[in-house]
Amino acid sequence: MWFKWFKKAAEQSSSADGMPELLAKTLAEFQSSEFPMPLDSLIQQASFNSKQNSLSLTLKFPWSSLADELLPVLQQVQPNLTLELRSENAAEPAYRTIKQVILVASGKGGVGKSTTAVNLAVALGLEGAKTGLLDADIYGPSIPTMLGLKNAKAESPDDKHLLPKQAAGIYLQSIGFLVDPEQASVWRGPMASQALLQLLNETLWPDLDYLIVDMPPGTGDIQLTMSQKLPVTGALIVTTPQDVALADAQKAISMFRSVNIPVLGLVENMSFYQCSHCGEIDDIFGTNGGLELAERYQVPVLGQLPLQKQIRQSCDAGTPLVLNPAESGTGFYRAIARQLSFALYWNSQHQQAQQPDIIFTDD
Ligand SMILES: Nc1ncnc2c1ncn2[C@@H]1O[C@H](COP(=O)(O)OP(=O)(O)OP(=O)(O)O)[C@@H](O)[C@H]1O
Repeated sequence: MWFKWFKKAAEQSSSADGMPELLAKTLAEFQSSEFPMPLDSLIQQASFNSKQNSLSLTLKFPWSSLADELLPVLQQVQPNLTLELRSENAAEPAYRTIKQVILVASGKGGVGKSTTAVNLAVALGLEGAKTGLLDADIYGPSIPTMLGLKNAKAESPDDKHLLPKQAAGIYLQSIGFLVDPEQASVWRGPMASQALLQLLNETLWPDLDYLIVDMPPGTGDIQLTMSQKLPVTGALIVTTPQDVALADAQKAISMFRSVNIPVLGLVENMSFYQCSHCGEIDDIFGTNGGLELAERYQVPVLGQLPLQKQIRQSCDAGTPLVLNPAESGTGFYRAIARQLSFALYWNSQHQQAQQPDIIFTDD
């Protein structure tokens, strides 16, 4: 059998003849430029409707932009074919309705952790994942502003639970909806981690593939306690390439490893600046520091992001850059989102992370 789901696809097809053989063969032989494995191994289910000339694929992780690459190839052998892509996250829920919880952390402040977290969460949504974002940055909850909800307040349907807000295709909860940021920034470790747990616990999250948690910067007690108390699937480290940021990113990797949280990857933000007039590239914060750190610690680099005025402007305006497909930076975030989804899928298949026990208490 030259590919495993062909028979299944033929059986499930609404046509008596099943999927046309040439189409099935083309699909089976397709290899995306993005992942080093045949597409075949990333398909959960395939079905072809001959009356509608439509193909429906269920992928093992959210990857709706695959259509841009795949459909033109399939249409060469099956003219006018339409393609529907879905995904199924097979991971066991990390917490109630949430399949996987991902911490976005940085050792150093101001490296673009929140900007990366918000664009990444929205990009995951655009790739077809049901995504939530929990803003746990008690020192400066900036995500409400970045999603156009600056003055919004928490809402409760019953005085016990909280409703998540919805913006840019994702669900959002922030410590900034509940308390004055200046008040929260003086919280000590136990108070901060208790407040975060409550926020996670009391929010009426819908079924989610991913919950992205924007952590406060640093690697002190607060971050350690939060990481240990949350039902974490893995962590993503954001750094800039200069030495001071890398030293702190290194501490963050060590901190997560000390509590058995898998580091899924590293994102190097502000890696380069490209002049919008002459196109020349300048490495303002140094070159490839993140890549070297990642190699030393055997952590995958999920992407390098440019220092770009539009990234800052769009976040200040409450509409993350990734929502605008015309912007050149969008592709970087979408690619990182796919790499992250793939890493999560791969880890869930190949690793049983040692999770800390999560205990919720009322005190
Ligand atoms: N790639 C980028 N290009 C241009 N500006 C950026 C980029 N990434 C982040 N910024 C800008 O840098 C500033 C700091 O970013 P951000 O708030 O995301 O950092 P942070 O690491 O979350 O900070 P904090 O330590 O306060 O949590 C913001 O004004 C943001 O718009």
